[in-house]
Amino acid sequence: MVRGQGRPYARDGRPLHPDIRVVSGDLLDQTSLIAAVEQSCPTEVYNLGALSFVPVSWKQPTVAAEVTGKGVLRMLEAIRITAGLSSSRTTSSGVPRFYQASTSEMFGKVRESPQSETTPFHPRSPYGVAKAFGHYMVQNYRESYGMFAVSGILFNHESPIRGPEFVTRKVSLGVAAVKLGLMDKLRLGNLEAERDWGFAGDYVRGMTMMLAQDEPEDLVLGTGITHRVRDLVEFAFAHVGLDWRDHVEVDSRLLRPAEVELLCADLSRARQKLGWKPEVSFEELVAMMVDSDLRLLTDSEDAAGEAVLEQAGLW
Ligand SMILES: Nc1nc2c(ncn2[C@@H]2O[C@H](COP(=O)(O)OP(=O)(O)O[C@H]3O[C@H](CO)[C@@H](O)[C@H](O)[C@@H]3O)[C@@H](O)[C@H]2O)c(=O)[nH]1
Repeated sequence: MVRGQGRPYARDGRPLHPDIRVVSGDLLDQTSLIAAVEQSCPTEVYNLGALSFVPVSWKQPTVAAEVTGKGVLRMLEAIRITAGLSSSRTTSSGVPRFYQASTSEMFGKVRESPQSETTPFHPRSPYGVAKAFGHYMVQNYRESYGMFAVSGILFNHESPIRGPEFVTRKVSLGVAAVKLGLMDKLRLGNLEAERDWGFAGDYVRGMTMMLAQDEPEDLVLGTGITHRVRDLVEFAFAHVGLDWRDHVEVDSRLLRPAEVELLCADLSRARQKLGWKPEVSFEELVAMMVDSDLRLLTDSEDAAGEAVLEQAGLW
């Protein structure tokens, strides 16, 4: 996405005013990326494109490498070629600033907790490996060509428009469907995995702040608070007055070949450098998502509601 004016995401997660949008498939095509940068003359480029659902990356590891990994390199090349940069000695004024969506998945089998900018990577999926490739490429282009290119190492960020295959949305949709009598059981995988979940809108604010710095620097953005999937489920069902133990079943087919068991951000550097901190709590986030899905399933035609539940694997 190339940024427009003002805050790019509203509180409900709707994108606002992007000048141009490059979809993930375009990351496979160097020529179209160069044309997009040439035609739009952006001042800032945010690469949020990826094959981002971790389980699919085991099924399609080469696609993950091409889009999520090499796609970053193609985007960097599009900026470098368009700007005519050949070494760090060429001037980089007028060159668009570049933001890369790096991820806490790169920490994988974590070496320490909480995880900061200096924690070593140990990715546990083809997705995590591809993201680590992109992360190091950004660092490399910054050092080789003097580009203002940064990676935000973002922990899980969610909203009511999260894809229904991800666990927060699968749970909010499942809770809403159970509450409305559309289904009785929600099947999940590993209930013990711990994640640092925050509201996507807070993270987008952090991304824009990273590109407004005087000097480029990679930063961790997260809440510093973790919850288990089990806690997420318990809180979401309790929000509508139900007991999760009556409605949740573990399905071993949803377990991953290798799991990232624990993620927890050390956000002290981002606080210090940007003055950034999340504004929406975990409890507010889950309540926001469950309420939104209750409205969605109540208001939508039967077929539309069934389609979104089907996408989440719930129908
Ligand atoms: N999706 C899913 N996850 C489940 C389920 N049951 C348990 N989980 C567990 O819930 C955790 C979170 O899974 P996801 O919501 O799919 O997200 P993720 O794998 O942590 O990856 C997300 O966050 C990353 C940042 O850390 C992003 O980089 C990535 O693209 C994605 O948005 C994982 O430990 C997963 O095993 C289920 O039925 N579905």
